[in-house]
Amino acid sequence: MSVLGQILARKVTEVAERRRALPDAELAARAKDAPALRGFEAALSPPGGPTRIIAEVKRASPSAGAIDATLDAPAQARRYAEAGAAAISVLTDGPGFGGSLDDLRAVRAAVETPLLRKDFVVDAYQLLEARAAGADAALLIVAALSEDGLRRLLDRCGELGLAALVEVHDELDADVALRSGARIIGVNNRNLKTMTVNLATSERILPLLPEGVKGVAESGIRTPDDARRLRRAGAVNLLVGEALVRAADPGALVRELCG
Ligand SMILES: O=C(O)c1ccccc1NCC(=O)[C@H](O)[C@H](O)COP(=O)(O)O
Repeated sequence: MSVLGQILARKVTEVAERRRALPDAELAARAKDAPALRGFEAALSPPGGPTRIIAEVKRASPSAGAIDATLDAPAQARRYAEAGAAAISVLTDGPGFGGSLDDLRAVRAAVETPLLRKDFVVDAYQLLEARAAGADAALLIVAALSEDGLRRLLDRCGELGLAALVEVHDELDADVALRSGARIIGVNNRNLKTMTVNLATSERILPLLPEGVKGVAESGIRTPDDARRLRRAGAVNLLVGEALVRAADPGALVRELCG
């Protein structure tokens, strides 16, 4: 089974366990009491706008293994926010990425910046969790969902006020995302079958997005040269994880990536 297939199978089990411990109605009551939403979509650059960074809190990954197992999520988020990151992505998957919903809650309390819950959403329950923990947006991965499933989750995001970053890996995914009404599309440069990254994926797909849709280049962006290369292909929003966590001065790298 592919890495993504294994993660998705685990997610189904994990969600069932959490639902037993906290049923939907109780979680929904918590989500209703969640603090005010911050504008994730508005924080991103429109086509042709200035470069904006979605900076990620990432302790580990299937491709890299441990990046920084002891990373202090709120302290890292503060570094990003102070450097002017437009939004912060918090990985909440435990086994693969060393993250948790507690990280999301801690980051929410530490910064005013809009937050993305970065996880593998297979069930609307995870959207309620995201809202209750203080996220302003959730990641939806086309390759992880049926087209109907994607539409249902997009609708649920709308009901909860969450923005949806819809992740695509190729032109077919992008068609599905657009047909489903995605307003923010992330092009992931990481091939989830081989785990290799290729910035040419963003260069190829971002220019195909229509004007009203905000595009994001995701993964494998390490240096200001990478940012400049993507910029030439029209990428204005860059989601960056590992390079920022490994950077001696993450704030300086956020600023340099903005050019
Ligand atoms: O990062 C991985 O190894 C990975 C493996 C399988 C599924 C998803 C994975 N990453 C999630 C992400 O989308 C990245 O964390 C994000 O785009 C930042 O990427 P990077 O800047 O290369 O850390």
